[in-house]
Amino acid sequence: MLNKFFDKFKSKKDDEETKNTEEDLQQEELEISQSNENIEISEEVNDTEKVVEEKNEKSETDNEKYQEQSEEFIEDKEENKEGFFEKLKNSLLKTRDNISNKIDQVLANYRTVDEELFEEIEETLISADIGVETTLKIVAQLRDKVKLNNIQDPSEIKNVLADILKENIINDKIDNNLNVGDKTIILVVGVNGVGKTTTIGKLAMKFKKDGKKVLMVAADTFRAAAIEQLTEWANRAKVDIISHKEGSDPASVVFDGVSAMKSRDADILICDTAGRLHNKKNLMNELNKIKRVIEKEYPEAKKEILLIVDGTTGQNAIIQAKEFMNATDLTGAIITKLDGTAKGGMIFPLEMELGIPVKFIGIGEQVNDLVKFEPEKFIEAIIN
Ligand SMILES: Nc1nc2c(ncn2[C@@H]2O[C@H](COP(=O)(O)OP(=O)(O)OP(=O)(O)O)[C@@H](O)[C@H]2O)c(=O)[nH]1
Repeated sequence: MLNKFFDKFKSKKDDEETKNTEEDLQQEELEISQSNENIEISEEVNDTEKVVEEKNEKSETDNEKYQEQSEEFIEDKEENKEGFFEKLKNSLLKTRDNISNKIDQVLANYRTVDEELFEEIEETLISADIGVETTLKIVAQLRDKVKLNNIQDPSEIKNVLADILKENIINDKIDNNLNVGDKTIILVVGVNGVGKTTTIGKLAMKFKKDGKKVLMVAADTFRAAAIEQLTEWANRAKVDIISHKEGSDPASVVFDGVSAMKSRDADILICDTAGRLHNKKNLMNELNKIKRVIEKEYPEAKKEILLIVDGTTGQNAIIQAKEFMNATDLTGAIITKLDGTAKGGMIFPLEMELGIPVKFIGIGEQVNDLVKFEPEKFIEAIIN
């Protein structure tokens, strides 16, 4: 019965390009719902799980290590706030060097504030991955503020610039908080290799630490490895995972996930998805179908669609964000790998040009290296 179900959806997937009308999607959802009445929720029947079981012994030490780390989410503890800021600052050293130190070098060459100075600041910000459009906006505001306050001394410029950066990303239009309520479904999107799986694992541990019951859904069914890796993180975080075999319909895994969320009374459902940008239409259809299933099956749950981007890719991450914005309604982004890059300036165009709020940043490979994005602290860490 199960095989028949998967075969049916596999052949449907091949036809996906030509079947994207409203009626088709409704019909597909109906079929998912009918078929699911006849199958068990996936953990017991999943081939991938067997592979993972064999690997469990090997990863047991890893799991213990991650468990220990999850005990100390240092940013949560009041007494560690200062230590946390130091850690953030150290993680962002390369970006800080690229922005703060370079601005210092520019300012040191000027005795008065003139147009040439503004142009050099412009070049510095563009080369620090802040992007042309965002940089032009920031420097225009800088010119205005300097003129308005009759600032003549170049050494005052850096503080004014820091204030402008803060004003642009700390405002009512950008909500950097995750919309987590009693029942929350988080759809995680992004291309391969950006740190999606690791981030989902870190998030799951974080929520668990907050006392939430978490459930994962392996809806990146495109590659067996993606299902395996997520299962490994679910084991580490000691949370349940719903998965089907490779090649099955992502929306049907999500359907099972939502059903399990209800029956097991889970608080947060985190769904991994495949991010194949080479076929935008397929990606859009797949994400829309998943969204419809969630909306239909659990309309009252809070929803987040989080884009994961790799901070080390700078402006490429902005291009990816635009593509995903066209494919779905993103509610926020998580920037990974900011610890190893000088390109952290890309956070500004992401928020200022694209209006995508950054909710968390990844500053390392360890479990507690996913930190809530606090714009003020971030700006202080990269420029002061
Ligand atoms: N330094 C650093 N490494 C990170 C961070 N987040 C993830 N990584 C590493 O990035 C690599 C890729 O992470 P994955 O989670 O496997 O990425 P993915 O997007 O799921 O990749 P695929 O499974 O290939 O699609 C791993 O080696 C992670 O440890 C981070 O914030 N900082």
